[in-house]
Amino acid sequence: MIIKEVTLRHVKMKMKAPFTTSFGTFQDKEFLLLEAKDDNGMSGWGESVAFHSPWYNEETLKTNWHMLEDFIIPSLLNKEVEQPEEVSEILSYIRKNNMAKSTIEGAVWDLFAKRKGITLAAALGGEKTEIEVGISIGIQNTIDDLLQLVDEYVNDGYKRMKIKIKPGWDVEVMREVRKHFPHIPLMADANSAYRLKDIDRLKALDEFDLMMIEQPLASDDIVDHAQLQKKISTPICLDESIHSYEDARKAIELGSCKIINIKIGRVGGLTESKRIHDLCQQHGIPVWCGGMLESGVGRAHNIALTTLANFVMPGDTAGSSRYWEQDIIEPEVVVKNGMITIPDKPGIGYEPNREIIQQFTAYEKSYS
Ligand SMILES: O=C(O)CCC(=O)C1=CC=C[C@@H](O)[C@@H]1C(=O)O
Ligand SMILES: [Mg+2]
Repeated sequence: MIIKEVTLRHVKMKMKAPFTTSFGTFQDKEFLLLEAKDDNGMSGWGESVAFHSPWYNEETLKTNWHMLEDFIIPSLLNKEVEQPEEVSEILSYIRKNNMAKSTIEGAVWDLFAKRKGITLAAALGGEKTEIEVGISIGIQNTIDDLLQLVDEYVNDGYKRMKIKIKPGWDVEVMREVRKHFPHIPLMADANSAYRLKDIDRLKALDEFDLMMIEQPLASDDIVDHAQLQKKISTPICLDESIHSYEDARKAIELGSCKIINIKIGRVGGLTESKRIHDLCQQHGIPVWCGGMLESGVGRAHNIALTTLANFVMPGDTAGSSRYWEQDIIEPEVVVKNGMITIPDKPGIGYEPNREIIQQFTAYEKSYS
């Protein structure tokens, strides 16, 4: 397979509702969409999950554009690539910049599967024909607003509720949610809003039988998380702390977590995601697929990855209509009773809608 042309698009989409985490709130989503065309004119698609500002990690939309334009695309254009796994190797000379690397690696995986006439799920070795999905609920203005949203999503059939927490919006909030919804699968995501000194607050969450608490401490830590896990019964799930297979190996060895949230962009692509999945499977560590408020292209990659056997917990892969007035793929991602049926078309299985993409594209550039 040879990539003859790459088109990078800076896409702007308006979210249906603002999304607030312990870092802040955002309403609009700007992201990079990458289309890689092969020598037959067939296209593979990838999406960068880097945000406009470096609050989630050190990457941004602009750093991604720079890395893709000046290093990553030139490393892959007109180069024979037999297997998509080779992309990580070819790009291994570049330090970090995982989201930038993942953007084109995902497109190569999509192109590879399309050329073989198989689904991306099959290319990755996934066997599920449908996946369970959960939903992530941002920090709300009032507890009543939150309870209303939880009620709505429980009625939609979502298999797990993820509630964002931070100091001052945590114990009391989870107590109210548990009081109104005593049996729903419930978890908290702290996005590194706590420190070891907050141990008492975090221990108080043990009362609510949570599935996990996601990333309570610093985004580059696995040592304090190991200390914390010894002191609380709620399983710790790591998100921001896990950037690679090696990070996962060390976190498992130290006992820093009992669950890992795999995000394709955060770890540098689908190949690394598979490696982490396999490592966790060997160590009895369940994984699930996190979300980064992706459009339908990135969402399609998440869905395909989640078909792997050790993705045993519902991920943050809600339907298109949860985020967008109009998504950029056809058909849109639809959730029925908390389940998504895996598309059986080759590659990502959803067709990017060029007309809509053009409407939402603020700027584009092609490289050949
Ligand atoms: O895409 C979704 O629906 C989940 C979004 C979500 O929960 C997050 C996106 C990005 C950073 C965080 O705030 C949070 C997460 O940590 O998973
Ligand atoms: Mg998280």
